[in-house]
Amino acid sequence: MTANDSPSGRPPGPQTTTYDSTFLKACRREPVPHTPVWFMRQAGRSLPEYLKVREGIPMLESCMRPELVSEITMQPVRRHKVDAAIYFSDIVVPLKAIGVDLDIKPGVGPVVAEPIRSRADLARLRELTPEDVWYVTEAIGLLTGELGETPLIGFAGAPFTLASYLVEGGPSRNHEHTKALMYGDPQLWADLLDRLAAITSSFLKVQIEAGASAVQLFDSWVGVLAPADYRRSVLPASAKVFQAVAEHGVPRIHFGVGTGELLGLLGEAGADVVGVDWRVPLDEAARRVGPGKALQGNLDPAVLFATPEAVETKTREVLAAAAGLEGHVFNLGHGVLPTTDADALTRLVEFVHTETAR
Ligand SMILES: Cc1c2[nH]c(c1CCC(=O)O)Cc1[nH]c(c(CCC(=O)O)c1C)Cc1[nH]c(c(CCC(=O)O)c1C)Cc1[nH]c(c(C)c1CCC(=O)O)C2
Repeated sequence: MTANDSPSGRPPGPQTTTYDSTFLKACRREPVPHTPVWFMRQAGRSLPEYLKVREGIPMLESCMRPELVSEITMQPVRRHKVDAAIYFSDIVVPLKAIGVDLDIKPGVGPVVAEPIRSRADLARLRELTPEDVWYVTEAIGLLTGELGETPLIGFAGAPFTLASYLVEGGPSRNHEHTKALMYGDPQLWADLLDRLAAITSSFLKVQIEAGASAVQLFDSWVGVLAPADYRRSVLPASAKVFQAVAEHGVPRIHFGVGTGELLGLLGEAGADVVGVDWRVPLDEAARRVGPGKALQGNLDPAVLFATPEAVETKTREVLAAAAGLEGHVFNLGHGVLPTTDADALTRLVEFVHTETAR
């Protein structure tokens, strides 16, 4: 039985609760009336209404204002009619909240004032309490009221990707300091990842307890690792995060870029849904991940710069590769690119909904 077959033959009817939403059903590999769609980075610079409300407010400050967070999270839901909202924040927000001196520089990304490279530096990573991120609880409270039946996805950065920013001091192409620590001082590396796993687990729990109905762990840069190194040096910490939130029973999504060789391990770490970038077709990704997990993805975000006809052709290819999956959540293979035409995104949501209506 796949998500494409309806066991009861019940015609698609109006949704009644968040639990019954197409997004959560697809995550649970249950039959859905159409394939649900959301986009990583759906809130942000591709939307004129985002640029307007963000005017003059630095990125990190905007993440700490509950009403602004709620408004920005709602914008893509209103405009594109996506099937899920993703909480507006950034992966470095919990690090900032425990006192790490960092900033998000426009056009660059997170920059850390003093990189973490020694055992003494570890002391700067204390545990996160719900009070540290009171604005998250407050913003999600506002959001669950506004969203109605549309589910909210909470998220956090995975230990490896957070470590990469902390150890390098900012974005990195080669991750040389991160790998130097991982290969050169395995015990310090393991302790660093364990601390980050604890912070990430607490941050996800805050979001779930406030009302998030799914969570995504972003291990964006983990594709730079070979499978054996991932299994030995990263998987145990990410597995702790998935285990820590297991009791809440919400779907757990695991995503990274360039992870074709790691897809099986990303599932093994404890995810219910594995996010796939555009480099591996979804049918092949399903073989690599194995049974019992849904997949999310995987249109190349750059395709949205092509003609509407080309977008439809490439989208049909993604949907054809997904036809036999146990559960499919349509998404891009990575985040929406900042200069993407917002109308192209709205059309894409509608196209996927119509093409997959059953
Ligand atoms: C690696 C990573 C970061 N942040 C994030 C990741 C993992 C996702 C991925 O792989 O893309 C996660 C993130 N960051 C942001 C979201 C919002 C929710 C969403 O709509 O998906 C999410 C899920 C907002 C943001 N985070 C950031 C912006 C842009 C800041 C702005 O609008 O001024 C937004 C909307 C800043 C940021 N923060 C980070 C980068 C690389 C950048 C871009 C720097 C730039 O090009 O200016 C670190």
